[in-house]
Amino acid sequence: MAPHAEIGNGSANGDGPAHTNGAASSNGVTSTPKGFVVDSPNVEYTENEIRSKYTYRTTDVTTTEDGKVIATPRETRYDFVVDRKVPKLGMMLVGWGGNNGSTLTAGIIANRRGLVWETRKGEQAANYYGSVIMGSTVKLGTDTKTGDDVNIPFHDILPMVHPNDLVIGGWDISKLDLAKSMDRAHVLEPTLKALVRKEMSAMVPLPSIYYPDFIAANQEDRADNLIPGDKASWEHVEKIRQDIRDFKAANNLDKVIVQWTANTERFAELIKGVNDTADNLLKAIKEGHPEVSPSTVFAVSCILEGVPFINGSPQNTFVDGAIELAEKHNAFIGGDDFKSGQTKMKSALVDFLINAGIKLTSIASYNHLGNNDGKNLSSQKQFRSKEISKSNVVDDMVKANSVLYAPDEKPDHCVVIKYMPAVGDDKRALDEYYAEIFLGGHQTISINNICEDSLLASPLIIDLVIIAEMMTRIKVKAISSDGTSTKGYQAFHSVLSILSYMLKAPLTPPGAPVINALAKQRSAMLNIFRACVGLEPESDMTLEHKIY
Ligand SMILES: NC(=O)c1ccc[n+]([C@@H]2O[C@H](COP(=O)([O-])OP(=O)(O)OC[C@H]3O[C@@H](n4cnc5c(N)ncnc54)[C@H](O)[C@@H]3O)[C@@H](O)[C@H]2O)c1
Ligand SMILES: O=P([O-])([O-])O[C@@H]1[C@@H](O)[C@H](O)[C@@H](O)[C@H](O)[C@@H]1O
Repeated sequence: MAPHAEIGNGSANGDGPAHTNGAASSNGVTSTPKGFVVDSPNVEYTENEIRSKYTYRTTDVTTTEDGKVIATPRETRYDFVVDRKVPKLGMMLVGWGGNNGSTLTAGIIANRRGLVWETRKGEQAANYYGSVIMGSTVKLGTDTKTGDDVNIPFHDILPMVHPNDLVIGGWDISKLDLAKSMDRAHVLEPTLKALVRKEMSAMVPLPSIYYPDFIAANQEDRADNLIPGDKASWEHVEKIRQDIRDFKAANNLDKVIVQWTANTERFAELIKGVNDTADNLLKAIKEGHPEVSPSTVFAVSCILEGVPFINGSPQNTFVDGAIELAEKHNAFIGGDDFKSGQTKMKSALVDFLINAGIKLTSIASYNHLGNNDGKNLSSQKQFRSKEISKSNVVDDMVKANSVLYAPDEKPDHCVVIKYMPAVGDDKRALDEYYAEIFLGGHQTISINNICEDSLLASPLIIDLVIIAEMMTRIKVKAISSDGTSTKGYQAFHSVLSILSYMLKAPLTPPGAPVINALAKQRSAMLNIFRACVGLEPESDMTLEHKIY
């Protein structure tokens, strides 16, 4: 597989792209390096870094005692530095043998080798559709000659890892190799499976920890690949950390990122003295407290190993003690619960309705699915975790509109999930959105959304891992009005809320607001990356086309 194009060290004088992401094209030959140079006195390119001076413009709002609302523009200076060296990156999946893990692995192999396979509808080539990083574009600016928007692949905004280069490994409580896991998942075409079977049959998940009380009892029959012990222990932490070190060494990796795509667990009870602080959590693990979940043990292991950990499921992996531990160790964590189909649509549709001044009064969200995820969710405690993550996604949009909604007023919202084995991974999402419109009218929107769940979720895992890795190469320094910096360069906060676009229940730094509106999430991520190369947020004002 061709390596990436050497990262150029272009400069403002245009001697070539400043940073390239010459992706290894499907035939393995690195394509002509793509990329752009920012020509600005606030941006400097060196061999190893992109350095930018950025002015962050916000508006402070105050209310006087007599109720006058005052808006005051505020400018904050930040210096960003981006490490341009794209690392050799390992992605370790917890639940590697599941539908998402096996589907994702096959998809990356197919893309890396540029595979084309026969389907009933003709030839199908590998692609990364559904990945916001690999499948979407962003506006860079305006062509000075034509006045047209110039759009570039999202992946090109910063020197990111290419998914074709990911080295994949992971754990599963099931011992099936990845080829057999792929068969068990019933997601991919037999013709594609045949092309990747040999490579995938050589991939075998590492044994994992299994605490039966946290997932549905119906999962027991696949639990045949276990690290001994049915509750938290320090040996489990040490084993997981050693697994990560061994994987990194065996593959000569620069970095590893761990992503939870294992079963949804029940919520862990938040207990003072057990999981409320970092020290108590570490103590609880050492004492084998039964309320510490496998996902929290994985999170703690990764934090201590300095490896970003992302939770793709809805359970409360990041108990307060885990968040505090991540902050103490300056380790990155992110979550929760991939936002793949029904909820992604909901977060876009609710944003549109409410911002159009239409008063959404009821959301009925029903779905059924027949994969193992659905089987696990057929157990009430595990469903409850998912119900919570699927229900809270409209809160920020409702709360932001005091014209339509009184304080604490919300639309009716129900979430139903049923396990129907016959439909397999092809989840059915049936939604009804009911809203009040002008003069007592109503609008009813009914949606029948058939989501191939694992084919929608797998690209999100790529986005989560690539963006989390990118964040490990970005440092920022706040500059005071007198030009000094009290803290110097530092990483973003341990809780990577920048990942929210891919997640149903975005984890944010303690006290920070949760944003679920899909468009806001995407623009936040994009504009942070634009700031890293000294570019203003894209305002879409296009004054150049309105003022002549
Ligand atoms: N569209 C989607 O597929 C989607 C969207 C959002 C969230 N999710 C979540 O992603 C997760 C995976 O979804 P899936 O469809 O791949 O499910 P799956 O049941 O096919 O795969 C989960 C895998 O995790 C393994 N596992 C369970 N406990 C484990 C442990 N302690 N350690 C290691 N492995 C363990 C299981 O053996 C199984 O192979 C689920 O929690 C699901 O709710 C999926
Ligand atoms: O499509 P979406 O709303 O993102 O969420 C999905 C649910 O509809 C489905 O019931 C569940 O099994 C999946 O794990 C996923 O969470």
